[in-house]
Amino acid sequence: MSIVTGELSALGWAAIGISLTVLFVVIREFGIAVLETATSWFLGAFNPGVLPRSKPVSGPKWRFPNGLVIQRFTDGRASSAKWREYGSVYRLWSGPHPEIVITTPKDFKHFGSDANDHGKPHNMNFGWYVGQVLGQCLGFQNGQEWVRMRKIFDPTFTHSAAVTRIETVDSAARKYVERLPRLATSTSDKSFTLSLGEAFTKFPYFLTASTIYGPMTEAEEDDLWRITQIRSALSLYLFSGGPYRFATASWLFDRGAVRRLRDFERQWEDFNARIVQTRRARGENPPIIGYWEQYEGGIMTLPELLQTLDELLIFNLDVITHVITWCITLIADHDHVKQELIDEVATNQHDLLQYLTKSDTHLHRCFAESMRIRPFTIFTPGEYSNEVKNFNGVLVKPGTQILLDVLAINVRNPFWGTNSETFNPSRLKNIKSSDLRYNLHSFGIGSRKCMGQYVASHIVKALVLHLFREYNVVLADGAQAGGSYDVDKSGWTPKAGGYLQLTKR
Ligand code: HEM
Repeated sequence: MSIVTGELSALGWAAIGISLTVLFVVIREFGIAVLETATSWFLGAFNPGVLPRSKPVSGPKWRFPNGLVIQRFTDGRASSAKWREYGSVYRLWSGPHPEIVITTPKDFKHFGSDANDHGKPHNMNFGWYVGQVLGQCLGFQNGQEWVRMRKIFDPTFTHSAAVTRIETVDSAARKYVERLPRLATSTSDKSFTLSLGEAFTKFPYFLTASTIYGPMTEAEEDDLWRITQIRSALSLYLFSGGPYRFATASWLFDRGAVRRLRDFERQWEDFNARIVQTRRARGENPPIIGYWEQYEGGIMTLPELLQTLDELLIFNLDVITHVITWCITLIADHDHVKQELIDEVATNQHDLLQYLTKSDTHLHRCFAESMRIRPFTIFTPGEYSNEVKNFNGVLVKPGTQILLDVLAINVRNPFWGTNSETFNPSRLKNIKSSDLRYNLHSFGIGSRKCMGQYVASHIVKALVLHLFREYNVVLADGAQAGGSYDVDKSGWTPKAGGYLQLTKR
């Protein structure tokens, strides 16, 4: 069968028709709960994901139509608390695939012992539609394919490459902050109000884009933003699963979703080809030129290139915006933390560039502490080991996806003491980095660690530095008691929502 021509044999159509009729009758007669229980029983009957001699592993019931993907992504915080009842190691489902969750530093350390050899399951267990969007990007590759691609993209994002660009990042942040009043949602005497989501999304995006494309014109930025909106609208199909897990079912149930995907692919290719053409015409050599040459030289395919550019820019937009909005919100809401930052910036104003690159500063601790208590996903995207992993008698089969409950490690972990939910950057002052390795998860572990960590941390820190240096920043509507802040769930990460009030210093 071809998804393009829609050819399907009569037998194929009959099989699909019968399956759908049976599904419809079962759901109508007995309700969705019966289907969920039957599927859970069927999938769990052979204790999948673990060896036959393993201690049995339990977990929440499979949910229609997708296992527990929605619960772990969009409702991760509540799910992490609820699923503690299944013990320190339990099983989730991504469609028909078992995924094992670990929650203790001891199991994290054991899992991490071969982290340089970890792999990613096919399409990260999300099925066909995700595979079409990101299946060939760097972060989804394994083995020699991954080594080949990481070698191509890595040089742009190393620590030394990021340090070389620090002046550009600093001056972009300074200019952006100076021009913030134009984004005001309301203005009074000496202060103005900003929407967190609206004010801090485009800045990290265009700065990351210029790392790849070189300086961009306003028209190029507008064009990139327009295509990004088309791609972001596809997120709906990435995580909702169901028919989108299968090529035929997507085509049968929602041809529009497939058409929109193909339309995005065309526009994304055209945009990148245009950028290459203009840079070449001007004799410029930003990283995109090197990537494009690898494609033209047959070292990398066009889908590998375009999907990795999507991963670096579009897919990561929600991640970096998440980190920025929480870092700003938490500093703004803690007066003593804010004052310490302002004092530290004043002490370092003779060499702000050097200050931005350091990791033994209060600024850096604010960044790390905000990621500790507000991680961008409560459950890691996951990876697998090629060895049997023994988590206290639960023997996980090689190749089974293993997830980390980040809140269990970063917050509920006894290592962080009784006030572990409080935002207190100074707590990181006297902890050795070797002690943090399995008690804090932020950029991942081993060879699959975040490739953009240095670029991202400079962008976040430069923006925070100039924002708090230039303005007195407070939460416009005030935090509720117990730190329950507005959460913006419009993207795939739970970003801080609400408004800030800024008064020029
Ligand atoms: C502060 C913001 C960011 C955070 C907290 C973050 C975090 C992470 C984490 C935890 C992983 C591992 C995911 C896994 O376990 O599968 C990862 C992978 C990755 N990140 Fe980031 N990331 C950030 C920003 C970025 C940016 C801006 C880029 C691109 C410029 C980027 C590029 C990547 C890539 C390519 C990978 C896959 C690496 C591989 O598999 O070899 N990240 N990131």
